[in-house]
Amino acid sequence: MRRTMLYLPGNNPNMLVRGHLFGPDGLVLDLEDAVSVSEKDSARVLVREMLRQGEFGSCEVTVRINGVDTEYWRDDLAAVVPAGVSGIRVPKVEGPETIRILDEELSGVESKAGIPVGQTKIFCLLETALGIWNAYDVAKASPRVAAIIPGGEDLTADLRTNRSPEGTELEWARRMLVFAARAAGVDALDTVFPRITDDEGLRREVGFIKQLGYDGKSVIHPNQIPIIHEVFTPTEGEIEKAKKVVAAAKDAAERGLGAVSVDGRMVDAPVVKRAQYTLTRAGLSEEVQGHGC
Ligand SMILES: CC(=O)SCCNC(=O)CCNC(=O)[C@H](O)C(C)(C)COP(=O)(O)OP(=O)(O)OC[C@H]1O[C@@H](n2cnc3c(N)ncnc32)[C@H](O)[C@@H]1OP(=O)(O)O
Ligand SMILES: O=C([O-])CC(=O)C(=O)O
Ligand SMILES: [Mg+2]
Repeated sequence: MRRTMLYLPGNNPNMLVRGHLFGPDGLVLDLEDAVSVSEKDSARVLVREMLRQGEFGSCEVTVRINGVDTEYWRDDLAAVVPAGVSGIRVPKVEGPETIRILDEELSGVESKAGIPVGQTKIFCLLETALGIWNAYDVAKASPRVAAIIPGGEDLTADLRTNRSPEGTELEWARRMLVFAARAAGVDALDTVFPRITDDEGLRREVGFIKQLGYDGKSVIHPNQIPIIHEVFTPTEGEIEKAKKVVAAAKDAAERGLGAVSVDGRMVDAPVVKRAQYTLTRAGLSEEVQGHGC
């Protein structure tokens, strides 16, 4: 699951060491915008050493490198990939060509380090109007692409607006991105929520992006993690309903029926698919398999 991916500034040893203790699903050790130009080199060394020696629990560990239009990105890759990462988060991706360049560079670094070529995943941040426009092509540019992510802070700057509490300015980009992700078969992960003390605002935003179909969200502060997990975790009622649907579908299949009714609602293949997804989200994938679906 990728419900929460917590950013850890690459120049902050305290946060790098403690980040996983807050229980996010993933970590993003950041070498880009959380690190000033004067600290790019020292942060890269610190992040490399953390990857070599640090403890990250069960988190999926990724590193946000500097953009491919900077002088840093090749050094970033050369330092962090051999040290051990699940994936690379790439900022400000605007088209498939960037992913192809990155793919090639990654293959070189992996093969030199004795890592299976193709193992390192790519998480693409789309943070300009052009990047959002090209979302599907970016997501399809390499089998390494695991997710596409809107970068709301940079995107609103590019759109010449700002982030409102309602998120009106990001609505189209968020919808576009989730369609592109689903069409390409990759995850859709949402941008950060910048107001770190506004718990109700965060809860509203997470409810909205979950309803759009997102798999999770980028996180900047540990306090945001339990709220996001809570919204993404199915309630007892939802789980019971999903179990009933899956059981009814199994029974219907055995009796050679397509659609049946459960508690006054038609149940057919798409309803079963959604119920299975709810059970997977609840960590009950065995129930899904157990019912032979
Ligand atoms: C637009 C973008 O690109 S976003 C991605 C790049 N930005 C980042 O990575 C920023 C990540 N977040 C942060 O640096 C911080 O949360 C800030 C600067 C926003 C706020 O930091 P603070 O004012 O220190 O917050 P606060 O005082 O509430 O922190 C409480 C504790 O949580 C820790 N903490 C806060 N954020 C994080 C984090 N992202 N990861 C791990 N620990 C954190 C603090 O170190 C502090 O620990 P302490 O009690 O041992 O001192
Ligand atoms: O949402 C993110 O991942 C952070 C970011 O870079 C942005 O918003 O510009
Ligand atoms: Mg950004």
